[in-house]
Amino acid sequence: MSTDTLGMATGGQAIAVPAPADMADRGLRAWITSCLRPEYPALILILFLSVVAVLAGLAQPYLTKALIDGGILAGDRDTIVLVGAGMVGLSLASLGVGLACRRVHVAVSARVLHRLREDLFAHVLTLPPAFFSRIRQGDLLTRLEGDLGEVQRFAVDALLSAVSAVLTLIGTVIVLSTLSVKLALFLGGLIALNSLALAWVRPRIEVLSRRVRDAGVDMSSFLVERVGKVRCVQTHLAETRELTQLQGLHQVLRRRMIDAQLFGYLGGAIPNLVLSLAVIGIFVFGALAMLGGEALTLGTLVAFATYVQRASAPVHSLMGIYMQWQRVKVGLARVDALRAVAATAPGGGDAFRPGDIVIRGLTHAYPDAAAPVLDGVDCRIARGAKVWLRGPSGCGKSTLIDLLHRQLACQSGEITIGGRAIDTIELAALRAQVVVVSQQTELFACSLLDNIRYGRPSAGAADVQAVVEASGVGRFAARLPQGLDTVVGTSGTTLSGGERQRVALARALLMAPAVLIVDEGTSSFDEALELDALRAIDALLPTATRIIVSHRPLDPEAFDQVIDIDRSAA
Ligand SMILES: Nc1ncnc2c1ncn2[C@@H]1O[C@H](COP(=O)(O)OP(=O)(O)OP(=O)(O)O)[C@@H](O)[C@H]1O
Repeated sequence: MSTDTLGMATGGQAIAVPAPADMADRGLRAWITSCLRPEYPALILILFLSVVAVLAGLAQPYLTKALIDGGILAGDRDTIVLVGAGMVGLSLASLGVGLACRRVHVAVSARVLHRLREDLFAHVLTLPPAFFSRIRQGDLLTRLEGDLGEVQRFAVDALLSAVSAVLTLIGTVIVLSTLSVKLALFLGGLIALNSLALAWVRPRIEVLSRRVRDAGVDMSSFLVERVGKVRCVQTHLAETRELTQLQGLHQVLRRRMIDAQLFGYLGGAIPNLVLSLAVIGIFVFGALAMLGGEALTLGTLVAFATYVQRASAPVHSLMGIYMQWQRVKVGLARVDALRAVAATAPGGGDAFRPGDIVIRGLTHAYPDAAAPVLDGVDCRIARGAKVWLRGPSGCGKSTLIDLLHRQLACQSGEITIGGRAIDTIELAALRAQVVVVSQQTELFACSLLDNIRYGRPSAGAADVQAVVEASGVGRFAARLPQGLDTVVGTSGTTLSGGERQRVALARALLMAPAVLIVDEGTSSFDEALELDALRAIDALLPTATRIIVSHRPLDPEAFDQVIDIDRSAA
């Protein structure tokens, strides 16, 4: 059984995901079906239009036979004109039906893809940080974009084409049998040969598709990372090295693509060859049979050959679908792996109640780490206290904070707020009240105002003004041509590090949380600005519990409590 393994680990174990053979058990099929269900009426309409188009297509060669045998060979002008007009009318009707079918089809197809992606995106938004620290961004994007597109194309487009192709083929076989049983049997023999050849090609195509996808993911992950860190590349004069690395990745991708394309071509070429042989065979054996006195007319022979040639489109379509299925299996396993990653538990549904924070016997170990980063931590923080959380770099301060707002799950020990274990508090309620400003600020490429309002879009102008002043945003925003409406670059790159941190602080303050944690969120401020900001936080949120993490030599007297987290002491 093939598996797709996300580089994600929980408790030290990578998540291995079964191949789609087992997907019925895993709910993947149910998920895709639930996204298709709202489209059932539209799908039925498409099916109906497809049947009409198939019937119109099947009628054409029959009319050709009537034109040759009843019109041209019989010298009947009226039949020639009548059948000719019928053929033109049928072609125009086919065009109209085709257009209507495409219109409905495109809309259905896009809606299904968007529904699938929205669902998967919503799931990704519930995943814990540990997941994002393990998966490469390019890999994640490929799953959300390429893999999902492949799944959708198969679920909608391929299945509909398959239905239309199968209908055409069934219709063709019926018509062919009525025209000449012998020729139909000859065709059947060739199709059996075709199937044998394809059975040999099939498993190879699946393996090669997987290898192409892996190489593609390596390349996109490389590009996403390097483009995001282009300054670092330039600073370290690594442009040539990076280019060489991309060339290496391209070389692997190219080699795999060529192999996959060759086998893919073979998969398509075999049915083509069979069809060409069939047409030659029909004319040769049919003509010999006619000369031998069999009851075959020229019109029948032409109609038969035309049907066989027309059958090439549905055969091609089925072959394409077959090749696509080999690729989709790879995509399905990758999408399924993403869906299988456990979301952060939403909590027991208890409402958040402000109160003392009590930590008892808290222990946390990262996967594969030799020792726990936090080992039996105990402490109590009174409601509304102002706390300085300090300790040497790497002692586990940020880990403790991630546990406090459930970015990490408690492995052992307990954290309670207001007497309730935090994992019983509804997650959204907890995160609305325990807000963290971290050192790495994450801003969006929109206006300063929209960034500040991100956690509370409905905030009024007076509240915004208050946090803008308290955080120090007001001081630099006043110098910008468009003030708070100034759009910051991607990730806020048009701002200085300190300015970005001020925006992040304003954003957190606007949420007016019961617990505000500033995890080195003022590290890029100068000393005076940091003291100003701390005073402003006190003024703005006097009743909130305020936990400040800072490596600066702050005045302990300015705090109600100082907590030292020292790994050696823990
Ligand atoms: N996602 C992770 N996976 C594995 N180990 C991690 C992870 N995050 C942190 N660690 C490790 O846990 C330890 C504590 O990290 P943490 O970020 O909590 O320290 P910190 O006290 O906040 O450090 P600093 O003051 O430098 O920010 C470090 O040794 C770090 O390497």
